[in-house]
Amino acid sequence: MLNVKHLTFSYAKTPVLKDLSFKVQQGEHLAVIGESGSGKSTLLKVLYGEYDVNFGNIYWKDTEILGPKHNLVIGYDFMKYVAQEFDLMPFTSVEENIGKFLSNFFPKEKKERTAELLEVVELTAFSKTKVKTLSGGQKQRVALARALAKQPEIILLDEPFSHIDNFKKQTLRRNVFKYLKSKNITCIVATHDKNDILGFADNIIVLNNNQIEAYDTPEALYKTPKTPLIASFFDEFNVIDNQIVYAHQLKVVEASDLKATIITSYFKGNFYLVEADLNGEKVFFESLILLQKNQNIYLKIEL
Ligand SMILES: Nc1ncnc2c1ncn2[C@@H]1O[C@H](COP(=O)(O)OP(=O)(O)OP(=O)(O)O)[C@@H](O)[C@H]1O
Repeated sequence: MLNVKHLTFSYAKTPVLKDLSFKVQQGEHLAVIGESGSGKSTLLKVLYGEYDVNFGNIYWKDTEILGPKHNLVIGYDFMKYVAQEFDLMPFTSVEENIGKFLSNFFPKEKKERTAELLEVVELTAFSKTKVKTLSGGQKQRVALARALAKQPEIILLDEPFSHIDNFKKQTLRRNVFKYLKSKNITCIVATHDKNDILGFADNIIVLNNNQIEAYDTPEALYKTPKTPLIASFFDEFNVIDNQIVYAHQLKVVEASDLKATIITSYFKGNFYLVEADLNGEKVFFESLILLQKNQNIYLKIEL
């Protein structure tokens, strides 16, 4: 278990992380979300031991994670960290990069392990390709595979699929998260993408104003978002009568007290996201049919 107690950290005078406490169980998938600059990457780096904390402690089981003041070499064998900027060996092949930390004394095992990981990140066809000739997304996949090579107990992933195109993203995400669960590897993922979370994460930490604004399951946070910040992470939403109402919870009905005028519609695949004027305020709702500009409609909240 990872146990973070009263963690406070600052680069300069003002803290970026203020008094954070949380636990992550073995095999758990924890997502960290928050606006840009809220400290997600910083938290992962501090958990990895890249910086010394100002106050508080971090334990993985019985080992205290300590920063550079205490360790000549940053990091621990049981923990891997995949940063947003990946530090690969450009002039060597994909398979050599993945196998870099695997022992040459066991060539058969090394080969099998590398082949298994190439499959997880769907790069088998590129095993002999030099990393410098790969795209950003392919490099990100090599970095992921390399972090998994020595089977860490805990892995910290910073925006792990940010460079990967939409065609590959869905399957790759499923492969990687399924693999981590099957090996009981704890993972902490900093992300901007709700698709990295829904269906995968066990718990979410929301960082805001240097603190943990919320900690709960994805389902609880999605269904009852306590703040607009949390709702905005998941979907388009409105605040009507001080209540957070997702766009899909606002329905067009024959008659109601909520009379609105259509401003514009955005095609979203299996529905239109409609922007309308409700008593001088903009509201968003979903419609299966295309509604005309300036058309008057009535809306009802259905939570
Ligand atoms: N090396 C550094 N030195 C000084 N300040 C830093 C450093 N790295 C980050 N910061 C500051 O710390 C704060 C948190 O940054 P961090 O990168 O952790 O946020 P983030 O939530 O990961 O953002 P993003 O979603 O944009 O990646 C920001 O105000 C940033 O400017």
